[in-house]
Amino acid sequence: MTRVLIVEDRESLREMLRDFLSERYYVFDAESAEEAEKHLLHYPDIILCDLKLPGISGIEFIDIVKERCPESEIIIMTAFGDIPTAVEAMRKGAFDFIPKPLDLNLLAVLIEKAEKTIALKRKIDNGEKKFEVIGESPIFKNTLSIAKRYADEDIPVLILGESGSGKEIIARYIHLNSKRKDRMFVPINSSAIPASLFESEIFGYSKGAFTGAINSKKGLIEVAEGGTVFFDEIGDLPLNLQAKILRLIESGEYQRVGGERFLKANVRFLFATNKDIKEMVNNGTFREDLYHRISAFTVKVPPLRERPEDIPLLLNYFLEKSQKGKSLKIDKKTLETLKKMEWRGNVRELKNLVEKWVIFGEVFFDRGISEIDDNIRINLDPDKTFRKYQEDFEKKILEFYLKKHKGNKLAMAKELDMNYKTLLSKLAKYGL
Ligand SMILES: Nc1ncnc2c1ncn2[C@@H]1O[C@H](COP(=O)(O)OP(=O)(O)OP(=O)(O)O)[C@@H](O)[C@H]1O
Repeated sequence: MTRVLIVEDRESLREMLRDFLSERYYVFDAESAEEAEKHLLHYPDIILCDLKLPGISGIEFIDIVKERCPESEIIIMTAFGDIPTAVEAMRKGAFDFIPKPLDLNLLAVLIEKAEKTIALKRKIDNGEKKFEVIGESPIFKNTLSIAKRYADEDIPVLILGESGSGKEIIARYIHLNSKRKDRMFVPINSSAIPASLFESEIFGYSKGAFTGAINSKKGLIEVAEGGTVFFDEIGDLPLNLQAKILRLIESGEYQRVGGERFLKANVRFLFATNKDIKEMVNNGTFREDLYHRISAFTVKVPPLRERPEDIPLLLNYFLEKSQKGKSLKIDKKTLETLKKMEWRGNVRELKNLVEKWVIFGEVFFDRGISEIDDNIRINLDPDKTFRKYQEDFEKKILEFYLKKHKGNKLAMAKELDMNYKTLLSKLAKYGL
């Protein structure tokens, strides 16, 4: 049963909410953020929190929740017109906000939406736990055997390969074959964290380190304690941050932002890049000392075009994972074409292609129009971009429905559950 925590200082409103929600949810409540903090031990799924509270405010409480119960979703209740603060709450990670006086129908909808989001996140988490590395080609097997050899030693490893070739998969494989396998694997996308936040994200900060640091916060290095930290896209890290990472790997010591004590990291470091960082050293955009420190042991992940034998295996694997029992036949000719493609986006491109295939299939199944299967075929072409595939598909679908409804665009829009104006502009785009 979904657990909902209500944080509201007005008793009458708190009681009304409790009555309203108790029918469907396991509800507990608190009249202040201080009191609510104690309830965090029970890991509420959804927190319905007033913005203006005595003592710790709703905004400050979001930070506490994000640190202690990062899986919970927070819906903020705000006085009518206080949109800027509500926006700030969203920026801090609140799920949504609802103005007061409360519209209970809207509240029910928001809670359902939050429930769905939580369910989806858990499904993804669980899905990730079922870890499989697919590939039987000699060249890929060789990559795996090198990775396995390095896994046992607690050494930094640099994983090289084109975008989407499976560098993160190899990093997880190393972690899962190492003695740290029962501890966390923490991937850090070096280019996705803004430089200004990088230090506090990686090393954490202590209370009062800067305005807004009302509590101390663990950095990702501390979160990964005992496990493996994987710095992805290390080639995108700015020079000043490269110096900090070098110090961290060399001494294992670091300080939280605003902290006095030195902390000792007990983690294994893995790195990956799709850039030629040796060349970056030559042109001065990557530190030479860091390069030498991380590149003594490297694993190269071959691009997909160099191992076409793996394509059918990967195709079956992704199909099985995503099509939920619906069959999608791939004829020999199509398979041969797939094997000859360049796959600049590597395994990720193949995975995306399969997902789109299945999704389009599902649209047809949902509408119960099996005849459409015979009308729409994918013509695979090595030179076609993914966008072009999508456009071809769209055009074919529109042609089919246009014919079916004998040109009646209103009826067509209705059946496709599509905005009429969007339909008109799409028809014009494809000259239909
Ligand atoms: N051998 C494999 N077996 C199963 N799935 C794979 C394999 N290789 C890659 N994938 C899947 O393909 C996608 C891309 O892989 P991954 O993220 O590891 O690539 P990457 O090289 O780290 O990409 P980027 O350079 O963009 O960081 C992921 O969804 C991953 O699960």
